[in-house]
Amino acid sequence: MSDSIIDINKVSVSFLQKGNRLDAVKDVSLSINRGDIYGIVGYSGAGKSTLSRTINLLQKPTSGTVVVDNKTFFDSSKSRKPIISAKELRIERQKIGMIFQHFNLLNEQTVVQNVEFALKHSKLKEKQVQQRAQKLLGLVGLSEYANTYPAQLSGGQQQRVAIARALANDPKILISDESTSALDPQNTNQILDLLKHLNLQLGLTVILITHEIDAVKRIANKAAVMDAGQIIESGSIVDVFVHPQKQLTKTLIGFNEGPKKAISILNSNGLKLNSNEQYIKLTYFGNEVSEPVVISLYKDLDVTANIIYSDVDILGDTLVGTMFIIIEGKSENVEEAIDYLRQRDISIEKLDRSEVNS
Ligand SMILES: Nc1ncnc2c1ncn2[C@@H]1O[C@H](COP(=O)(O)OP(=O)(O)OP(=O)(O)O)[C@@H](O)[C@H]1O
Repeated sequence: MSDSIIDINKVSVSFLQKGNRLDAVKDVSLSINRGDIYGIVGYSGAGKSTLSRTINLLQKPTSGTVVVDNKTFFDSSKSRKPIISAKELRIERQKIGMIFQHFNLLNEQTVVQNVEFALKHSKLKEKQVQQRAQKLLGLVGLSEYANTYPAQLSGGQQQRVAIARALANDPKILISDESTSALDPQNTNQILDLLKHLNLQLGLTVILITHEIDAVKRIANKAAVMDAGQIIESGSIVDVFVHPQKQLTKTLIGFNEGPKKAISILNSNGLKLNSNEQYIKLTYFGNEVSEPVVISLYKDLDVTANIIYSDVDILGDTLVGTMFIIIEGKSENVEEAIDYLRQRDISIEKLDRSEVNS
């Protein structure tokens, strides 16, 4: 059995819009491992929702293959229809829960009835359905709201009901399509933390479709960036957020905000760089605080180091620090200082003097 739970290979989806062909998803290949929280990010219209809907064949691909939990759902080289029967697909779809920006709750039904509704076609007896619904409400922290109505709950609480309902049939995968986009920051974080908790507690694989970068940073371990129907970049969140390759990714994650702040601090202080000064960006990981390392540059290496701007980001469980500094000294000492930093697993990027002096 492979480690991956979702294998999408060369999937394309085309629509006809007013007589014109629109390629919403273009030749996308994506592999998601069991237990991943996989963020799929991109601007509106990039194709994120369409791609996610191919996973349970709510959207049939125009071409490509879709394999979920080692079962081939779709393979355009064999048929233009799903490979598995309609009955099998219905069963397999229960392994894939979905939540959306809109909670889609039944407003005339109580919270617990909303969850029970998802178990209507299960083989459980009435008593078991009630017990399961109560258990699910406990899992999402809503036990005491079982007999209230959706309208009496906050947006965050309503999304919890939707999550409990999505988990009713014990899915292995949960697709969250912009599930926090309508929520305030506090409720957003609570829902994200709940998804992370469910991921850890149940081993649930979560696909987090969002345009909210902070959501991905908070809980995902991997991310893919979509643009115009294609995945332009993917990898661990550290890869994508610390070493973005594509300009769109850099814009999306605000990668150039740090350098811009550093330059504006330098400019507002009227600082120019001399030839004996090197402007560098340090990136360090983990809880190691890089300030003592910078201090040792003074003590041991006969250079001075001025910290212009520093920032700390948390990517999942990884702390990532960035620091913009100017090292001043004889050129051989500056180079020695840079080597010294590199040996300490600090990533170093020499920045162009002209950026400051322009
Ligand atoms: N059923 C459909 N028929 C025709 N065009 C569609 C259909 N579904 C999506 N599209 C088009 O496909 C493109 C991608 O849409 P999609 O919803 O997948 O993007 P998205 O990245 O999820 O953006 P958003 O967050 O705005 O939904 C858009 O241009 C959209 O108009």
